Amino acid sequence: MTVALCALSHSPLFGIANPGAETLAQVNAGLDRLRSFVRAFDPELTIVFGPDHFNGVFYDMMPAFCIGRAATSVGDWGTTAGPLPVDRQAAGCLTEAVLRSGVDVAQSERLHVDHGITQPIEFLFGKSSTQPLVPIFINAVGLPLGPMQRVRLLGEAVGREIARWQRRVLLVASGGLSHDPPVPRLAEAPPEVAARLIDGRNPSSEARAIRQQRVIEASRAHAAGSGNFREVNPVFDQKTLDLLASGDLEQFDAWTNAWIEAEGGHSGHEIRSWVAAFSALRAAGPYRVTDRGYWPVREWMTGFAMASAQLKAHS
Ligand SMILES: O=C(O)/C=C/c1cccc(O)c1O
Ligand SMILES: [Fe+2]
Repeated sequence: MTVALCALSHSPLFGIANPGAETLAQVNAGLDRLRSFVRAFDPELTIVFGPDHFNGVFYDMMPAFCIGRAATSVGDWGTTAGPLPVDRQAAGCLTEAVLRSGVDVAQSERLHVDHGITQPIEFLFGKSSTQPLVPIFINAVGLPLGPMQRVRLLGEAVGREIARWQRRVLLVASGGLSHDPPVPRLAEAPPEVAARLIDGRNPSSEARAIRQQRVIEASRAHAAGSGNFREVNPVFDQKTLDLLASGDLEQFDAWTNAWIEAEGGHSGHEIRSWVAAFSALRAAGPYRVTDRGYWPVREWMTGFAMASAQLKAHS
């Protein structure tokens, strides 16, 4: 067994909104380093922990966590649409292991995933990769959410299982750190938006384009200093990255959802993907963070971070 980890933020505004030449060059250099790290590790399987944004998973059946035994990309924001190369057998073993551990993970035979899962795959492996995957949906926008401890326990169960395998497994975490983009919330949604949050699968291309245009306009307003969106919070983001690097992941158990939202914005809950992936790595052995980058990017409406980590035993 050997396990490694890459964690990175996603933003659909990447490639659409310009964060300035210097930031873009630094982020691209960071992504190049992550790709080199992945090439050197040469994974036989990649497990991606990521959220959805009411493009693939809806309130008609909103699980806290769901492992895909088969998955399809909805193709939002220019990502490649269609079936993903899921390792069905590995996904099934992981579901059983997580359930045995006492965490009630759901399993899907057709998990619909959006840029929350597909953007990091495309960043790391290219647009039509055949890299065997297991996608693990971590609910971060469909309130209410359970306590952070459950996220850590989910990750630990995954990590204990893969530590038994004779395979090189790459763990990928996908999520912004602090951010508050215009992802709708059921409690405040007018009826037509609420209907879409409950069962909005397969929108027309026009409906998807209208929704995406709203996000682009919001990002323009935010970058120009208008609009009513929360600022990125670099203090929260560095605290998150420091704690992940320390390995003292139990500390996240005390982070309440109300506090995360107050400090990290409504989409700050996407740090759940990072906590799950780092918990999985730690369950496979003590680790060290080998690379780390962070940029608060208003144009992408997120604190954009990336990190790689490996087991100390394999350093
Ligand atoms: O509108 C969406 O589907 C999501 C937008 C978004 C914007 C910025 C950062 C993120 O993590 C997002 O998901
Ligand atoms: Fe997101």
